[in-house]
Amino acid sequence: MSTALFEARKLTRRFGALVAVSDVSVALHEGEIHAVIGTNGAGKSTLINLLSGELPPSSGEVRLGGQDVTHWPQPKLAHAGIGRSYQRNNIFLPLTVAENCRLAAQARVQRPFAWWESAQACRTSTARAKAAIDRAGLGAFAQRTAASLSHGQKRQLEIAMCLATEPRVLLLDEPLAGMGPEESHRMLDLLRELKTGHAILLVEHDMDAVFAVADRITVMVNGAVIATGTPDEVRTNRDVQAAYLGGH
Ligand SMILES: Nc1ncnc2c1ncn2[C@@H]1O[C@H](COP(=O)(O)OP(=O)(O)OP(=O)(O)O)[C@@H](O)[C@H]1O
Repeated sequence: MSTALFEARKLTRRFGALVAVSDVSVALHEGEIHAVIGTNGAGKSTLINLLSGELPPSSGEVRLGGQDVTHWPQPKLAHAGIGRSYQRNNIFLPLTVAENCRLAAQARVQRPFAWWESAQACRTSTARAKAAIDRAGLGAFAQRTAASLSHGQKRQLEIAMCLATEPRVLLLDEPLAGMGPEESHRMLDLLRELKTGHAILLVEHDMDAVFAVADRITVMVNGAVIATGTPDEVRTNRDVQAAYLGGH
């Protein structure tokens, strides 16, 4: 297998006496969707927060392209190509799809909201925003306000905003949450399409979706990894069946 693009090595995060993430190692490869599953409170969101630089680990290492980036702050990691989406909506409802994506792109090329800084930077942001909108399948909605989008389209917009920063790694926190079957289907197609050129970490509760789309799956229980493997390996793993899947 190729060298990992982005890696957690023995990451641990404590909140007081609670060990939310315990000695977790995960390797993400370009062209792959690596899902992280686990029951509520297993530590999945904390793991994403550690990987995106929003939380410092108590111990362990994060590596990007072989470089130790463990203590880099979130903006520096974003600039280096780590993109993430959130469980909560992170979009500006009164702005259009294009404006939301341009703001996200500007966060990468210049200071956000500094519209006056440079015409060239503005053109670059606009081009990146347009490419991201098209890739996320929202081309027909670019001039619509975010408020007028359906729930599923808002989740697509969050992905587009992430893509507008031109990341190499996508950390996606429950992109299917609240979606109906048709919207989920469209999102899964989008995720499959986004594998090209990206390494994707997917935290998702919808097991059918995870097993349909993931190349590798890591299973967490109480902060620790109990199994990692292909969907077939994980499905037939006795520890996973006992602890989590209930014979899925
Ligand atoms: N900022 C914090 N301070 C204290 N405890 C926290 C904090 N963030 C998370 N925790 C605790 O860490 C544990 C892991 O939480 P986390 O949100 O990472 O789990 P999760 O697997 O993402 O859960 P869910 O599937 O419900 O989103 C939980 O017991 C949670 O209460």
